[in-house]
Amino acid sequence: MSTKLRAAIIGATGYGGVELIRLLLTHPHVEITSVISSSNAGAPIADSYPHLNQIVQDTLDAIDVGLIKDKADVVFLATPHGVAGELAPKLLEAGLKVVDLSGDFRLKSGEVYEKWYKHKPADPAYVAKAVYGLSEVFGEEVKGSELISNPGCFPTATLLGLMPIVKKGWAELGSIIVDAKSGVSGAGRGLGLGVHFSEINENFLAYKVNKHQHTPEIEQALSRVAGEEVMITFTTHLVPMTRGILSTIYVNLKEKHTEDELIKLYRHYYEGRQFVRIRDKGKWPATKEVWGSNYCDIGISFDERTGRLTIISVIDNIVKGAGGQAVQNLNLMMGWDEAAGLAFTPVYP
Ligand SMILES: NC(=O)C1=CN([C@@H]2O[C@H](COP(=O)(O)OP(=O)(O)OC[C@H]3O[C@@H](n4cnc5c(N)ncnc54)[C@H](OP(=O)(O)O)[C@@H]3O)[C@@H](O)[C@H]2O)C=CC1
Ligand SMILES: CC(=O)N[C@@H](CCC(=O)OP(=O)(O)O)C(=O)O
Repeated sequence: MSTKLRAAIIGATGYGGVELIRLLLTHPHVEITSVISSSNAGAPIADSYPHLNQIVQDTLDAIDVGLIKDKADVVFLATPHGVAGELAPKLLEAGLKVVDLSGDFRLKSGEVYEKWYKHKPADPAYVAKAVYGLSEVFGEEVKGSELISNPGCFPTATLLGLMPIVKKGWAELGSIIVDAKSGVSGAGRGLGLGVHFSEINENFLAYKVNKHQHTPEIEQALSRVAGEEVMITFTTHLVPMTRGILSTIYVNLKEKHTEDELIKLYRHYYEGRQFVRIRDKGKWPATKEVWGSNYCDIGISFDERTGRLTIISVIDNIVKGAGGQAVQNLNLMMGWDEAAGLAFTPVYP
């Protein structure tokens, strides 16, 4: 009998789900035992994704908590907002571990969740149990937990870029401005005018200005680390590419620091954390340099004229921003090497 941890993926036909399949297929300690669909149960997964033909033979299972309990030990929820809030408590009560990729357990206030997500909040008892899985920052809390709330893609890039300077107390907290750009896969596989080729190709646009659901998530994590309430200005843009997020962050510093000093601070903060790489002085990361990988690459520059720090942080939204960080969190949860199943080089060119 296999001694591997048995994993089920709900939402397996979506982009987050299919990335989890890719990553878990080569994970040394995990076996995929159920791929689940709410609308296509009984059909082969290869009908949705022909590239999985002869790799994943299973037909899709239905969402049936009793069946999932028999087949799996851990469940990944790669479903739209509002689904995990209802489903995760039932899975936990059945004795399963849960890693949720949606926003349902990220915000500790139900009122704030309802305001930004326009969905009914999950049961507060379960929200309280959920650990916010920004692996490099809250990884200690992830160890041994039962319910992981995986961060959003923009928050992952942005928070990893901001944490060292905020934790050190060098940032003017009221001055943070985040200008973030995402590839179109961030919107998921669903169809719509907003992701139509002729609308997106050769176009560049801002969206959800001052209304993006990741604003309170970023503020909540920064406030925890700063020990006081932090508010940010956050603007998202859509770029005509498939994968990748680049977050440009501006923050005023309380005092002047040399770039050598700042780079040393950043490298010290992420010491021993192999998925965050800080660039040398004057070097900026590009999305292609993390494409298909679990890395977050960060470059920083301090402008002595304005006293402002510019931080450039890049990730692959579906890997470090979703499935990759979810697997990293599973590794931490289980006490395995955090890089198990994730130690691969970005695809280039
Ligand atoms: N794409 C990205 O870069 C990121 C996504 N996320 C989050 O991960 C989650 C999944 O996103 P993504 O994969 O992009 O989205 P997709 O739209 O690509 O996939 C979501 C899947 O959820 C399933 N689904 C739809 N409705 C329901 C329902 N009522 N109950 C159960 N399952 C349902 C669908 O599959 P089926 O019909 O077969 O059940 C669908 O394939 C979302 O919450 C998203 O916000 C987080 C970070 C990054
Ligand atoms: C390009 C694009 O549309 N991106 C999505 C990000 C979705 C995501 O990854 O985050 P959640 O899990 O919080 O939805 C957006 O801006 O809403």
